[in-house]
Amino acid sequence: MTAIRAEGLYAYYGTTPAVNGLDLNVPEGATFGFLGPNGAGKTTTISMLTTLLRPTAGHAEVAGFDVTTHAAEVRRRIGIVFQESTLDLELTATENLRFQADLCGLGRAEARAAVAAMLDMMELTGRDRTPVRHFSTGLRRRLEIARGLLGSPRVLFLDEPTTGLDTQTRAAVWHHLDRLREEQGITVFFTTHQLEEAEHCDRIAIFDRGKLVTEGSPAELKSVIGADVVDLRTEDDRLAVDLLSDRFGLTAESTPGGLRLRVQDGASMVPRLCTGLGLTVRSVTVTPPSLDDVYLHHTGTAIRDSGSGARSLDSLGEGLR
Ligand SMILES: Nc1ncnc2c1ncn2[C@@H]1O[C@H](COP(=O)(O)OP(=O)(O)OP(=O)(O)O)[C@@H](O)[C@H]1O
Repeated sequence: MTAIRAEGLYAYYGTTPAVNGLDLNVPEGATFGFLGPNGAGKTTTISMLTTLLRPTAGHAEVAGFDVTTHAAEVRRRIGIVFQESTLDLELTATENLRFQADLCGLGRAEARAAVAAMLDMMELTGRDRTPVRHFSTGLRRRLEIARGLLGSPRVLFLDEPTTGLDTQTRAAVWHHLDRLREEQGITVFFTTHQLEEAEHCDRIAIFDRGKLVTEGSPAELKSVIGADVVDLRTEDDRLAVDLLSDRFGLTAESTPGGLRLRVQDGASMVPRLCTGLGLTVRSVTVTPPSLDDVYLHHTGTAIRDSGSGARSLDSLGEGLR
């Protein structure tokens, strides 16, 4: 069954489309990464799918219900972890969760059991009576995820769940999210601009400037690129560019460390290059395609370069594109 389905979804802020005709299918039980630079429209998409923002046009269903005409049914079946913390810092972890349990309409006994289960699952039991203001950023994130799970959602939405976390804490959050999927089979839909996180996904969509650029499993997306990256340094890289073109029909680009080219089968091509170029090869490495390459292939920019830069372009307006 499909957990999330969108057809021709649009969101306009004024005359500018933040989401520009999105079609999406997320299978039930999948961990789905919605990947894109700052300002791509990821938060806007989550806002529509979680019924917080009415689509300007198009249609979306979550857990089998239309987000516009059956918003209450959708809300009963989803959990949300927002990008910015929405915890009450003066309340304890338990009190924050109890408050959410009330909002979910759980009865007293049910709420107590659900809160205890969530604290246990996110390994927060020993800190349940601590005011949240004493929590580290990582603990707060875990508590937010616990809160998102309180109503036993079928679909959990997380907007950049690990932004601002150090590597160790990020790994801990992912450990819990991976466990969630395995133990409860819920659908996890999260946005990120970190490619490393996409490796946790069953499926990834790359989203840029309001449009879906590509979608598939990490392996499928890499196989579409289908080429190994060869980094090469020779005694004369300028001459090597011409020789690669003349003798092998290959286009090489200059990099700070030498030359980079893409070939179908790096392992068999490299020995031919080394003997056929007629130049001394100082170093050569072959790297299979990465999600960075996938992103670069589809958007023309490296995702690491497109973070704050994309935001500043966006702030200049669509007319400049
Ligand atoms: N309330 C708003 N009013 C006007 N424009 C907005 C509003 N919210 C977002 N935008 C614009 O819509 C575009 C998409 O923003 P959105 O926050 O959805 O992107 P994002 O991919 O989630 O970015 P980030 O990674 O920075 O959170 C951006 O150009 C942003 O400036």
